[in-house]
Amino acid sequence: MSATPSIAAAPADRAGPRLPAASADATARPANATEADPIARLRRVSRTYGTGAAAVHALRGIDLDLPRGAFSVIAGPSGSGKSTLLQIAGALDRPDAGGGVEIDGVALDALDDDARADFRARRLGFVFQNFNLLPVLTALENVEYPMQLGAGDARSRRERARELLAAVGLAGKEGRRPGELSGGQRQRVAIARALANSPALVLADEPTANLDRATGAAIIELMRDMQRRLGTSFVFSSHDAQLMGHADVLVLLEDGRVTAPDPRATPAAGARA
Ligand SMILES: Nc1ncnc2c1ncn2[C@@H]1O[C@H](COP(=O)(O)OP(=O)(O)OP(=O)(O)O)[C@@H](O)[C@H]1O
Repeated sequence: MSATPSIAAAPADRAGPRLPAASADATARPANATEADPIARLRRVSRTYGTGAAAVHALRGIDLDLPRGAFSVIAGPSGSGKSTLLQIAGALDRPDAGGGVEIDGVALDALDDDARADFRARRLGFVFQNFNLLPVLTALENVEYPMQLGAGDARSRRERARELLAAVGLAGKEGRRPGELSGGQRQRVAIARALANSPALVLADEPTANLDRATGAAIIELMRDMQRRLGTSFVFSSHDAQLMGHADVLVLLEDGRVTAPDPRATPAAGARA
């Protein structure tokens, strides 16, 4: 991945999403998808809440490619459509008719509800602003939990959960429940959990919104570090300028549309080291 930030608006490709190649597992990367393909490809994605006079056009025909292995930030003012976009990219919501989303080459609209749930669980990692940890489980158990779907045995799952907790700076705190951890520590557990199944893409919706500035900065550094170490593709929504400074790719949203190019992507603004 180039260190130079770039706006991620896709070329005006009107061909629509490609169909995935036949695969035994509908949620696996199709055989014809390559490492060079974007991790996320959105075409003509609109989302309208409500109808008639009450209709809210949260997204208005988004065409977007997010590169593989990048730290991408979706930025924009409140109400610009950031969460809606992440929900659609995360198979938690569907675009209006006519729009399509591919994640790691898998066309989400081709999946039924069960397959979408399977895709979310196996191929995606989520970090939420409210952490969404299971309060009765320890930090270790929270990280182990999503791995139950995988092939590994209980011992290897436990070992991986320990390694992930150590990697996010929580060695020695494996036995604590979320209520016994600070907000920043909870978000570290959530990051470890999001990475547990080696996802194709981690989606984080305002991951620092409930943290003080210093803790938020540390969490961003951690996510950036994990993204670099693991090469996992990350995408965040944020209106936090601190996060934008870390972006490989910055997508600016306004009123449901991708707006003018990121000024840092132009040579005049100077490439970021
Ligand atoms: N379930 C819903 N029903 C109706 N309108 C909705 C719903 N969810 C979002 N909206 C509206 O869609 C628009 C985009 O909302 P969205 O939450 O995607 O924006 P956002 O950029 O993430 O905002 P914020 O930064 O405040 O979280 C807003 O006008 C919002 O009020």
